[in-house]
Amino acid sequence: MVSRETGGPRPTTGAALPGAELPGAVRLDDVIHRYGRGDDAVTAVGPVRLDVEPGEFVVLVGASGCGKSTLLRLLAGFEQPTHGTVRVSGAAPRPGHAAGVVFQQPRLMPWRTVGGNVDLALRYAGVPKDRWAGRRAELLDRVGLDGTERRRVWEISGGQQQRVAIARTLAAENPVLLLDEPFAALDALTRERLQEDVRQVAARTGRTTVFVTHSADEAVFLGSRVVVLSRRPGTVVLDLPVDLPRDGVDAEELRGSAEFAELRARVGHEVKAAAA
Ligand SMILES: Nc1ncnc2c1ncn2[C@@H]1O[C@H](COP(=O)(O)OP(=O)(O)OP(=O)(O)O)[C@@H](O)[C@H]1O
Repeated sequence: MVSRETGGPRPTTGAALPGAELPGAVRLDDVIHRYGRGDDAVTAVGPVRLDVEPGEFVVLVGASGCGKSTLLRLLAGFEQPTHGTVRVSGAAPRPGHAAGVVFQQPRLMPWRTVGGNVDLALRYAGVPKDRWAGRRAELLDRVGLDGTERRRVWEISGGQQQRVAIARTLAAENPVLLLDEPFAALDALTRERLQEDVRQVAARTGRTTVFVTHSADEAVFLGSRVVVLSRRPGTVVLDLPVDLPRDGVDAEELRGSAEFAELRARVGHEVKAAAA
């Protein structure tokens, strides 16, 4: 048996994990987020307490509307918490600085080439122009798109467009990557390929990754830790380390293993129970 399982939320002692100020550390401390005011107010999440260590790959999974995207938006600095504190690399997150974000839709500049989209991100990241060509080639290679830089965005598939979005996000060398259901609009085969690629990119770059999904299968395949949220307002009902053997094991073998099936069933069950 290879899964190391504790189950349940992690202890909420109020003390930060050692290293919570390090680059790539993520911390949500008693966070509650409400949209609107008065009678129209909607409490989307909370209270949530979550510590993520640098380099961890955490997947937030839960039913529709439980507040997954809200948590990601708080981490990106797009929203300020109604209550509690959010820290990314030890500071309150600033949009565009704290983390790279990949959304469900690639949101590329359609009139630019693949390379042109990556260049734009390099420019925003402050990379000197004489280094763009080298960096662009490196980034496109990393997401499996070498040789496509002159192609127009509309000439490539949805899966390839999402790869460009990931390359663009990697251009900014911040240590945290946030992905909000990035493969939801893709076919099953493309999704599985991209899952494997994202897992490898995260492992190779050592970035802290927080990934949002509805899918227990995707969560267990990707995460070194799976966090299941209750229905709205989302709170942590399960915080599960996923310790599947990955080195030298190909994706198909991993998905076919009894350990994978067991964890997927456990997470699927928890998600359903939490949504009820
Ligand atoms: N800008 C907003 N104003 C008011 N309510 C909002 C806003 N954004 C989200 N909500 C509400 O907050 C709750 C949580 O939304 P959120 O998008 O975070 O959930 P989610 O788990 O990501 O959902 P899904 O999986 O369907 O994308 C929902 O009830 C949603 O309707």
